[in-house]
Amino acid sequence: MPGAEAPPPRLALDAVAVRYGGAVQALQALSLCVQPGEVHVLLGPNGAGKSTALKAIAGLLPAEGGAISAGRVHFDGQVLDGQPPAWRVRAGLVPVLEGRRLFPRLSLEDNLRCGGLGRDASAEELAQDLEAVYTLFPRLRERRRSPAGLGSGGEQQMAAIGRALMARPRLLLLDELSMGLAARVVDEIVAVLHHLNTTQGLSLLLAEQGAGAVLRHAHRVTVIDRGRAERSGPVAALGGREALAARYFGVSEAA
Ligand SMILES: Nc1ncnc2c1ncn2[C@@H]1O[C@H](COP(=O)(O)OP(=O)(O)OP(=O)(O)O)[C@@H](O)[C@H]1O
Repeated sequence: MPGAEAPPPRLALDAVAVRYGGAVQALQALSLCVQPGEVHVLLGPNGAGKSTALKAIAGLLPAEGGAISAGRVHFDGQVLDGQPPAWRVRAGLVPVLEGRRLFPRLSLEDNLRCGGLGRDASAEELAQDLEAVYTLFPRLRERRRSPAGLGSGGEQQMAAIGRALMARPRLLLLDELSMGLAARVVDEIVAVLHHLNTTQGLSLLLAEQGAGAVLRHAHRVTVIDRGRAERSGPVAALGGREALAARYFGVSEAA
């Protein structure tokens, strides 16, 4: 339509710099965009700043002794300026952090329910969403009454993602989803994320260091090195999935 404005990106980082404790400069003028419905992967070596970028987006830096010292984060056209993590989750910006961070003594189902606590949703809506999580991850249904801490690594990662889905995300942030998991389990989780992306338009921003499988359905990649975006663009423009997997993961398993 002539004159119609393009919708804002789902997420935009505009020259974001982050410091920890005033001394460690973890990010320097990092800019990147995630469009609605996009799967965007952050690659880069250990300590490059990938987790820091996700924490800056989720509002989790203060808990780690870090802070944004320059630049801005925009989500769906709004500037995120000191809003607490729970506010961001309610806006649809939901993190699944490294380590999964479940409540180990609560049942898997109670952990999933925690994800819906901040929503203004009826009991029926929450029950439907819980059912949808069990349909995506059938083994969570089987284990729903067990303490989350007793689940396998794969079950815990599925529960962490399921809990995030209970918050009805518009953008899911996933840090090192493959950590400690067998390739088969990573494949299963990647397939579920792909399904959510293609059927619901869920946007995904994944930081990954271990598994080429996350590149399988990626649209764009940003390579971070020493806190800066070294390269950013569509997967094809950066050499394609196979070449990226071989270069950053030492494998050719993205296809
Ligand atoms: N809480 C913290 N306090 C001080 N420095 C930190 C903290 N967290 C991260 N850093 C430093 O910030 C830099 C970026 O770390 P970050 O964890 O974001 O990298 P990464 O790319 O996610 O790597 P990894 O996958 O190893 O976590 C590193 O120099 C790291 O040592």
